[in-house]
Amino acid sequence: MQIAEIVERRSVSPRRLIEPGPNSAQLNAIIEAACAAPDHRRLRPWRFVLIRKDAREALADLFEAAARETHGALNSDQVKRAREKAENGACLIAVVAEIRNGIRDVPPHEQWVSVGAAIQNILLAAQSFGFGSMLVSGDKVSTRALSDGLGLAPDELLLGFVAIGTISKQPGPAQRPGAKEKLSYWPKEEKQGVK
Ligand SMILES: Cc1cc2nc3c(=O)[nH]c(=O)nc-3n(C[C@H](O)[C@H](O)[C@H](O)COP(=O)(O)O)c2cc1C
Repeated sequence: MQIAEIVERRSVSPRRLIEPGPNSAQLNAIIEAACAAPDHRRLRPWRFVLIRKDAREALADLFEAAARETHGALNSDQVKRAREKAENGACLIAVVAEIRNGIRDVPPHEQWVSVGAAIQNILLAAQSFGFGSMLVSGDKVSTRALSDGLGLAPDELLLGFVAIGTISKQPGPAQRPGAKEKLSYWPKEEKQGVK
């Protein structure tokens, strides 16, 4: 992978990630890339759940239940919007984190960094196969409806979903900070004459 591909990578809305998605060999390679994330003390604080293609209706039921749990009674438009998100993305992978307290040398924030790095590896691996992808979450991910429905253990958290598929409409270029804004030097100025 060339650095320009990393810099120019764009997230693509799951609505625009159509079939075909990754085949099973590509999917395995993508998950192996995720498992190559930096991971202090090999805690493996992440796992991934592929939503089967024939389970999208069942996922829509969970999304609807999650919306009811968060917002109470829903009108028909809200039901439609909650459910249709389950249809998007040729391939949909739930990202599950298990963040443990009290691990020597590995506070929770380090474990979250590992989860994030695993996700970035997924996005880049998907891109290397020519697919688009996007990480999405929303308030539904912290509902009981979704964590129970997807079979998470009590100490696991649903971080979100990575959608992967063939890009039906290319996004424009990204507005991103450059090195000038995000890179500084310490000490700020080189002292003249000091070696
Ligand atoms: C943890 C996490 C959750 C996110 N959830 C959403 C989401 O639910 N909806 C959304 O539009 N973008 C979400 N994003 C942002 C997109 O994944 C993406 O990073 C953003 O649109 C920037 O696009 P780019 O990757 O092309 O720079 C999330 C990002 C992170 C890190």
